[in-house]
Amino acid sequence: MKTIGIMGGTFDPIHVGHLIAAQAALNTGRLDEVWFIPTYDAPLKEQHSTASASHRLEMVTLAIEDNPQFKVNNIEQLRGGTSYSIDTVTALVEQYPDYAFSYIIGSDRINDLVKWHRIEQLAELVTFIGLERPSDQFQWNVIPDYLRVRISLADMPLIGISSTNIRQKLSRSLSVRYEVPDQVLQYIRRHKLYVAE
Ligand SMILES: Nc1ncnc2c1ncn2[C@@H]1O[C@H](COP(=O)(O)OP(=O)(O)OP(=O)(O)O)[C@@H](O)[C@H]1O
Ligand SMILES: O=C(O)c1ccc[n+]([C@@H]2O[C@H](COP(=O)([O-])O)[C@@H](O)[C@H]2O)c1
Repeated sequence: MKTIGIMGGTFDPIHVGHLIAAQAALNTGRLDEVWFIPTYDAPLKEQHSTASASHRLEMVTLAIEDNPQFKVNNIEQLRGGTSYSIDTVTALVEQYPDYAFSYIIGSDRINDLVKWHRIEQLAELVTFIGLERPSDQFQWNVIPDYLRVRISLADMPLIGISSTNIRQKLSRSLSVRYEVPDQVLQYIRRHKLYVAE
């Protein structure tokens, strides 16, 4: 039985915070692999992504290609529509009946987990590995018991990097070197992503 950590995200663009979070989840010793699953259209995000689904998928692929424990899975982009995690997990459980799945998730998303589509059903199918972000302390008071018992925390250094901040810097022609992997930065430049109109 393999245990897979699902790292779902918009990845607009992928940055080192995502990679450090995925490695921290692996370092718990409870996962064999992390599967990065870029959304087609993320629920609960106020805005649609800036870069297209195919650019975001390509950037994730480039970012993880040198790590044999990191894989990319494009199930949500193939499905299209709103990327509800319950649909993704249900399909993965059906496709890989011998695997166990955990969902890797930052504290901003942990705090709104209760609003996720069919969350009670999702929490029966996966456990959650939570990572703290400096912008969002865990709000345990808003997390109901049935979810709290399904969440374990992984240790990672607090990384105050977000895709939003990276997009803002790029639109102001500031450097995001070291915040995104070099190969992703080259891809962003080659395709003129996130530049001001
Ligand atoms: N710096 C970080 N530390 C820990 N977890 C993170 C970090 N950045 C993102 N995550 C987590 O990775 C997952 C995917 O995040 P996402 O692709 O939305 O990135 P983001 O930086 O939050 O993007 P945006 O700024 O556009 O909202 C979420 O569970 C999120 O909480
Ligand atoms: O299923 C839901 O209702 C749901 C609500 C919010 C977020 N998610 C998933 O959580 C992951 C991170 O979301 P985001 O918006 O931070 O990129 C991504 O895979 C989303 O599809 C899922």
